[in-house]
Amino acid sequence: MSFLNVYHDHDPDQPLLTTHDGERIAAELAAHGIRFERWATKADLAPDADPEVVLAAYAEEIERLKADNGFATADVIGLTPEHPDREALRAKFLDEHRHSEDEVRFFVRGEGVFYLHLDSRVYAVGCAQGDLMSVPAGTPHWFDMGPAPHFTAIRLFTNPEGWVANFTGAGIAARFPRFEALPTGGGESAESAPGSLA
Ligand SMILES: CSCCC(=O)/C(O)=C/O
Ligand SMILES: [Fe+2]
Ligand code: NI
Repeated sequence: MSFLNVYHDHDPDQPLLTTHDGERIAAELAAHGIRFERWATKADLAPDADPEVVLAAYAEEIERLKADNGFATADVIGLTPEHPDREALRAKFLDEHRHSEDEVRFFVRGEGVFYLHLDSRVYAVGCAQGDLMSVPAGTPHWFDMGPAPHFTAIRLFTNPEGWVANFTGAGIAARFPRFEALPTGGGESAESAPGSLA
């Protein structure tokens, strides 16, 4: 299930906001120039479909994203809980980093959490099947797929080299709740959606 937890970046214990409301998530993120949308997924796609099959199934959507946003390439990242390299792959995205290009990810199946460090706040965005999310170039962020990853995501790149990260060296990611302590991973999910955070 999609969710948003917003924290002060010095207080990882007490979220300022927790919501599962897709429109509220989209609105909070849009205020920072971040795109969050829920798209229809293809029911006839097998969970273990090859990357070429996934790209073919979403060819129309990918072409539209390329045409509208200038992306050059798309690839597919998919992990199952049995993946032999799951720990190394989880670790690859777990430290705060930036990209010099806009990042757009579409979750074909499964779940993962993006953490965006925006000014003095951390936005933990739980993405689920059908969610499309952007991370604008230069935004400090990290991603947690959890200890037993299960997701397939389409990634779009303007850089034909694909995924290039510039790590910030900050230890902030280690202080925030991991995937397994958040709603996607079975953690607490009480709704608290008071007024604007601004
Ligand atoms: C959900 S796609 C895998 C993570 C990724 O590509 C990225 O850039 C994380 O920061
Ligand atoms: Fe990233
Ligand atoms: Ni700070």
